[in-house]
Amino acid sequence: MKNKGIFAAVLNMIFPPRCAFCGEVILSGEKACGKCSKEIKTLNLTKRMVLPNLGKTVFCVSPFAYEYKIRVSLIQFKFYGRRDFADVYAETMAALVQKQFPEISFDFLTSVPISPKRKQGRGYNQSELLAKAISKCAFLPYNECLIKIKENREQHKLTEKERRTNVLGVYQVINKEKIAGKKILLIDDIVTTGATLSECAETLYQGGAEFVACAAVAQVPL
Ligand SMILES: O=P(O)(O)OC[C@H]1O[C@@H](O)[C@H](O)[C@@H]1O
Repeated sequence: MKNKGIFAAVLNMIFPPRCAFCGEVILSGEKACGKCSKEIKTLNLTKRMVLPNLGKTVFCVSPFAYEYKIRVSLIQFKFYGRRDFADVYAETMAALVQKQFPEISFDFLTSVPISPKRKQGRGYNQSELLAKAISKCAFLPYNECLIKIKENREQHKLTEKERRTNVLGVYQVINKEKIAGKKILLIDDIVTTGATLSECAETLYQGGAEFVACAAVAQVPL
């Protein structure tokens, strides 16, 4: 136990905790530096999506716009191994979900899946990390419900029109019994056109979910 504490202190000296938004050294336990905490305002962005086949409306809430420091931070989180940033975003997201969906008692959270090949390359699914971090803050269970059954192109490299067709039919429910009649909170890192979340939400509804709402760290202003 004592050794564990010493090890943590040494590690802290070699790799001091840094602000997730600007890289400044911060105190252990802090999530962002004073400057970024003041500068980065929590927004209340809502994206309304209409599911192409079912015609149902699904909402996605996000505390940030995908710009400036948030964009830099999310790139680090998604492509450069900063798995720890999930905890930085989670609290704010959990609070926003509670504020925006106060009447919904979600049964569990799930996340947008990535393909096994992409997960192997990156080492993790950033949306799964986020959902698991939010699950701890919101005291809600996490369930893996969807898998990706096709290796499609990366959404962020496509035009708005291409994004819509790129995701069609790429997701599948793992176990319909698990989601039947459930109220599910679906998590992703970024929402741009909403094509990814719409396709996942529609797959969940078609698999028997009763209600689906979404949350993403940031929305790309289109
Ligand atoms: O499908 P839209 O909303 O256009 O794009 C957002 C998706 O594109 C990916 O890079 C993000 O990780 C997210 O899954």
